[in-house]
Amino acid sequence: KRVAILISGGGSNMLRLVEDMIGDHPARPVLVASNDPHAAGLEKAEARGIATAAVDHRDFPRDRAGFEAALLRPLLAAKPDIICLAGFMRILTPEFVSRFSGRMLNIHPSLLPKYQGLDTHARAIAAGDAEAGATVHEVTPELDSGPILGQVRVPVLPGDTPQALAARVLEQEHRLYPAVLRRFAAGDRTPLML
Ligand SMILES: N[C@@H]1O[C@H](COP(=O)(O)O)[C@@H](O)[C@H]1O
Repeated sequence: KRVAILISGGGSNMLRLVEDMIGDHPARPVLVASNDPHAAGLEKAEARGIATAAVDHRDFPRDRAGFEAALLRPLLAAKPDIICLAGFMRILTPEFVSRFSGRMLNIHPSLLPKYQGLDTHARAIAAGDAEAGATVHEVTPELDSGPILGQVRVPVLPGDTPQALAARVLEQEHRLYPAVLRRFAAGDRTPLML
């Protein structure tokens, strides 16, 4: 299977996916693309010999369709079977999402359906939750709402700051996303609970 990965920033999840797609893994990375030409993750992908592309969303002010049409060019040229959103911070239109229906995944730093959207760790702490975590789900037109493919839980510790909790969750994201992608690429969509 051919996998394209969309990122916006450092790309630590992207790296874990790429590093896992070796040997008997049923998939291979064919493209890493970003909405920010300065995303540090692009250089990391290039250093591993993976094709990259950047389409700056700032070149398309108030023009989502224009941005997505530009992003589709390198994406379709790479002929991906699966698309992984990994720290990709642009909301995609229903038209774009439905084009890749059933084969686009996202990782979200909360135990969905709790805390869709942003600031998930601060919200979990403010609510006094004992647990937090991350979710890999299929992407559907409704934000952070598609079928869950995997989840991992971490404790919320006394005195936790959102940054400390985010770091603890990110470490587990790096285990969860590769494990889920390996199953998904092999045709297994049963949820994985780590
Ligand atoms: N969507 C969220 O953005 C962060 C990105 O991290 P990275 O993969 O770019 O390091 C991760 O916590 C991910 O869940």
